Amino acid sequence: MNNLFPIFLKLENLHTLIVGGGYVGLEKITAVLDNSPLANVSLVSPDIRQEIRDIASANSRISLIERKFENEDLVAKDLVIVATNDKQENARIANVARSQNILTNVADTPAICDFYLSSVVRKGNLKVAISTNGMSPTLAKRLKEVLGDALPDNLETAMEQLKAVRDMLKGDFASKVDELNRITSVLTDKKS
Ligand SMILES: C[C@@]1(CC(=O)O)c2cc3[nH]c(cc4nc(cc5[nH]c(cc(n2)[C@H]1CCC(=O)O)[C@@](C)(CC(=O)O)[C@@H]5CCC(=O)O)C(CC(=O)O)=C4CCC(=O)O)c(CCC(=O)O)c3CC(=O)O
Ligand SMILES: NC(=O)C1=CN([C@@H]2O[C@H](COP(=O)(O)OP(=O)(O)OC[C@H]3O[C@@H](n4cnc5c(N)ncnc54)[C@H](O)[C@@H]3O)[C@@H](O)[C@H]2O)C=CC1
Repeated sequence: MNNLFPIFLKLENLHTLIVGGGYVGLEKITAVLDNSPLANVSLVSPDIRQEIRDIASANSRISLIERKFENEDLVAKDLVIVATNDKQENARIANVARSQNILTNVADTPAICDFYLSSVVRKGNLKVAISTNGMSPTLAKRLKEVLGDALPDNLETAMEQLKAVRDMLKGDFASKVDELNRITSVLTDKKS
């Protein structure tokens, strides 16, 4: 049973802190920016991989802090992703963040995460997020590839046309819902 509640965050309206500038720090900042290129991100770490430096030098919304984590790094942060190679320090940082009601992801300890990153299928405006409840991130990655291949490329056109219809429809909420359900019923009607 997967009890996670999926939401889609506007990271450009939030400030994310990443702790740790190694491989996993790089993976996480890449995941953040691939999805939300305008995200505001601070990354704190005594050693920072060159790939992260390159990302930061091309993006004024990314700031790098070259030292170990300090509590003051949490000031005005909304989300924290903790990814140092020190499991105990990761748990300690997560505790401090939680005591300040900041949502926290701890890369090496799913049990103390408030949220997980997901595997993401993207087709234009369509985005499908996949979670295996932490059971197998690799399966999530593979399913992303399967779904990405299975979804037709012309979905973007369909979405644009449906948005145009949606903007055009007059009447009360219920009649708009009826009309949009009628137009899209072809997508789910069983073929006889
Ligand atoms: C719980 C979670 C917390 C979180 O990180 O948010 C978590 C935890 C852990 N991951 C570990 C390992 C790997 N993670 C990946 C990849 C991804 N991991 C992602 C998410 C999540 N990983 C969250 C659950 C998501 C869900 O619910 O399904 C993805 C989907 C999203 C992203 O990270 O952006 C991204 C795929 C993106 C894509 O390409 O689509 C690979 C494969 C690879 O890189 O090819 C490996 C190596 C193979 C393996 O071990 O499976 C380890 C062990 C570390 C160790 O052993 O040292 C832990 C810790 C543990 O499980 O204890
Ligand atoms: N969730 C996921 O997708 C995955 C999680 N992991 C876990 O993530 C952890 C990190 O792995 P890697 O990035 O490969 O390690 P790494 O050794 O490449 O990087 C660790 C980074 O943390 C920094 N660091 C250490 N102490 C710090 C502190 N007090 N404050 C700030 N930064 C600090 C180091 O300077 C270094 O840059 C490991 O524990 C690993 O088990 C590993 C693979 C995937």
